[in-house]
Amino acid sequence: MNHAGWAALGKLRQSKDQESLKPGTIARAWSFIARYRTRLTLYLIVSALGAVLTVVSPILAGDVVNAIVAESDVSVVINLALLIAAVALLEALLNVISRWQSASLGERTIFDLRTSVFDHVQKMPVAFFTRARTGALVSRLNNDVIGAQTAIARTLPTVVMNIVTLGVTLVVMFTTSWQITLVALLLLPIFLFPARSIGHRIAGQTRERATRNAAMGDQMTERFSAPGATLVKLFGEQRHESQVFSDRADGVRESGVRISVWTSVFMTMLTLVSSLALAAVYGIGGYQAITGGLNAGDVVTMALLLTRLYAPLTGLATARVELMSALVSFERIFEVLDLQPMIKDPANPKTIPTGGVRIQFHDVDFRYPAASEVSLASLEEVAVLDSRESEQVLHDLNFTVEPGQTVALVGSSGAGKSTIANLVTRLYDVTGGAITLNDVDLRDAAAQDIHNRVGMVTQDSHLFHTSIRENLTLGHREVDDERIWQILDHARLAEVVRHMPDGLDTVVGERGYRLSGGERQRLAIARLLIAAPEAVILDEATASLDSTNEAAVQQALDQALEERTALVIAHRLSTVVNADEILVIEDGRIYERGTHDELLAANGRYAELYSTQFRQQPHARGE
Ligand SMILES: Nc1ncnc2c1ncn2[C@@H]1O[C@H](COP(=O)(O)OP(=O)(O)OP(=O)(O)O)[C@@H](O)[C@H]1O
Repeated sequence: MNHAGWAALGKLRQSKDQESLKPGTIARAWSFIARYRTRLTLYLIVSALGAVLTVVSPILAGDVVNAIVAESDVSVVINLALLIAAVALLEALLNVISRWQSASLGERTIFDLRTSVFDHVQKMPVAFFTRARTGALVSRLNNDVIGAQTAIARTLPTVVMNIVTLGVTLVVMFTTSWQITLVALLLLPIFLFPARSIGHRIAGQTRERATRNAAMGDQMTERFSAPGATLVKLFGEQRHESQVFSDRADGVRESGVRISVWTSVFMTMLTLVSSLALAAVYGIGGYQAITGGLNAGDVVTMALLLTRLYAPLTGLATARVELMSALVSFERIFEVLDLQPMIKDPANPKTIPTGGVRIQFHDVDFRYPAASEVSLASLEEVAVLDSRESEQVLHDLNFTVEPGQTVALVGSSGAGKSTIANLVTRLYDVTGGAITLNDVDLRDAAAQDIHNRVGMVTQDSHLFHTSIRENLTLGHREVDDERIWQILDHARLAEVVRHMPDGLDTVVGERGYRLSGGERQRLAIARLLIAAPEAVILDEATASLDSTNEAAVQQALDQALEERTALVIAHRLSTVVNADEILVIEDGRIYERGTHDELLAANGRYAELYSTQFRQQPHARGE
């Protein structure tokens, strides 16, 4: 029996709880399978034929014995032997066809489910990704999809095959000798009852082992990463870490032994019950044969059929539970597919008028969505999602960034600056008021249109673990190398990339080529220059750079902001000094507004921020 079989046996007791599937799950799961109706029908027919064939060879074997006993012609025995060989060949052929069909059915369903979940999750708002655990989401795409595949590729056909095998075998056995068949069936509970409890134990140990294995894996991934290993070394934790690891490994060892022992007890029991039943066949059958109620061939047929009786019986005993757990997988996938994306394109989007972009905030209020609005409890690994509304983060914001202007946002940490930036690119929707681009409400425009017109450079300048070229041409794959080099030149990066081992093909990102902070920032700016949007939202990096890097980043930024509408979360002195307007944000409100000189003269919050945050920076004007 395979792993799923054990788990199913173990779960027989819990099956009641699992029956609380959401209504409609079965019909919906069926809709995924029904699209391959023809293939499925072919598969079931082939499986059923294969099942019928399993009783043919025992019958033929009985005929051989009868022919020998009756001292028939040699040709009869030879013909029967040839027939047995032909049946074996046919069985093998059907087996291959049925495996092929089941694999392709299962893989197709996996493909359909995977791609639909992936596409759907991509449509989710950023709020969803800030909440859901990546591990839980990936597991939906992997484990649950495979669970659902099991239902289609294995459980469903096995049920059909087992029913046919069992039916045909029992009919042949009953007609051959009902007394022997009855005894064989009566022996079954001796096996089945302890098998349940053993299955339960094995499933428990298997789960235990999986948990401990996962814990070992987590510990290794975390502790063997550069920051993790450094922490362990710095705090002299090696011995403690080794102890924790060896405790977990010991648990795995113990479960391993238990699983082996219980498995062998189960197998021994199965063999024992079969042998006892076989003894009954020989005893009762032999007695009947001698007293004339049965012939020798029938005894052989019965003995051979008996070996094919128990497997489908145990298979059917566990099938319902296996099917239930597969349906639970379907249900978990549907749960993700049913999550409605909060931010959707309108049915008839308005086009943002071409030309320079004017960004306007009209009485904008905002609060982050509650967990229950954007997420699933099971993806956050909590029982119930928090449905409390979060506090209002932005209050009554009114400002305009005219085409080509730069507006700088400054303020204390947590004031709401990044939130404002996220709203302009419609990563979230405002909860009050409106944001317009050239007088078109963001909610009336298509996402693609917004992203073509407004670019964003985030502080962390995230890079995918792929080549420089692919990182640079995100969303604009058509850009050729000549243009890329030109842009790299503007972003003061051409020299750096030229010296990389594979030039534009050098793999960067998480574990790739190491880039300095300044190079990363310039790469993010170059990415924006390639996209060439008319408006830019820029979250300036706070990390200070050495003066060479700083100058290069500044030059790249000058290029990026030139003639563009820019809303900048400013951390650089030069940005605030040159901004057309500075908005001082505190507690989600515009606290002060004006140019650098006006605000300094007012000697308010900005003047305070200036003396604490900006003044120490190089190139400060001589105030
Ligand atoms: N995803 C989120 N869900 C709920 N609340 C959030 C979320 N992101 C930010 N907040 C809250 O919104 C408020 C404004 O945060 P925001 O990141 O916009 O501030 P900020 O001015 O950009 O700060 P910093 O300069 O430190 O980056 C904070 O109180 C923060 O806790």
